[in-house]
Amino acid sequence: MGSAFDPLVTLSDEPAVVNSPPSSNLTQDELKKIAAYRAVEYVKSGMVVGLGTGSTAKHAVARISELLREGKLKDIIGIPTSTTTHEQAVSLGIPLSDLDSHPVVDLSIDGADEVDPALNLVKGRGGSLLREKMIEGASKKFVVIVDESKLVKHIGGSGLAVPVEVVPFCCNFTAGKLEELFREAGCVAKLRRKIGSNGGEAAPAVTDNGNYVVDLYLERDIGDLDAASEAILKFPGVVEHGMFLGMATTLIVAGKFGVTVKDRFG
Ligand SMILES: O=C[C@H](O)[C@H](O)[C@H](O)COP(=O)(O)O
Repeated sequence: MGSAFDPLVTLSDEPAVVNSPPSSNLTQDELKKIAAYRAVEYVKSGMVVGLGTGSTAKHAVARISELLREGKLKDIIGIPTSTTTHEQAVSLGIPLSDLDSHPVVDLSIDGADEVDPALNLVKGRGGSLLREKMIEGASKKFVVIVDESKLVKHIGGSGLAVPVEVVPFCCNFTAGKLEELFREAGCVAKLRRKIGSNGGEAAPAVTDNGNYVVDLYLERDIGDLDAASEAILKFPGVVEHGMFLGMATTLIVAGKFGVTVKDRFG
């Protein structure tokens, strides 16, 4: 567990705080699975559940389907946060809906790329952020699941990308504006491109919503996160950014010293 976090925290509701036995021999994927399984303990029959995206969240989706098959969960409605998760959930037989039909989500479970001690997140390095933010923002409870490598003191200052979803129209213009905005933090803005092209310049990566992603690489942290968020969203070409501020209600971290649960309101 990173030093920025308290080793033991208090939860405001079920399940009880647990510090599991050390798990130093586990792989990163096994740690992700442990965090995901712990989060699924919050899912109760009859709930509308936001299904997250990525290599951690996919374990939670698989676990929910397993419990449905075993009859330990009933009447779950899943709201997938990406086309990839939609496909996984369909293949596993989880009943699905969307925010139009279910505007209030009881609980969402999702991974993150970075988490700070106040439970602010960076998300979207895997290409999903807009649907995640819509669905997780509509959730009464949002449980974030990570292995300990995702813990940082300040989000956006790790030298890794803060993704911003932008409209394709004049995306280089928008990228330039974003770079200028965070010049003092040593920002370099790069249009994300598809991996695996055969020579030449790869085509831009396209999100589920038909947009592009500009990744902001920051040498130094950007200071006031709310001010940064507001400034990014002011550009007309910006659709949304990957900083999820004040949204997570609970964090579950699996690491070599066990599992820690931290509640933002605890
Ligand atoms: O774009 C992807 C999503 O925001 C993911 O939730 C995030 O990147 C974490 O993914 P993973 O669990 O694979 O590290």
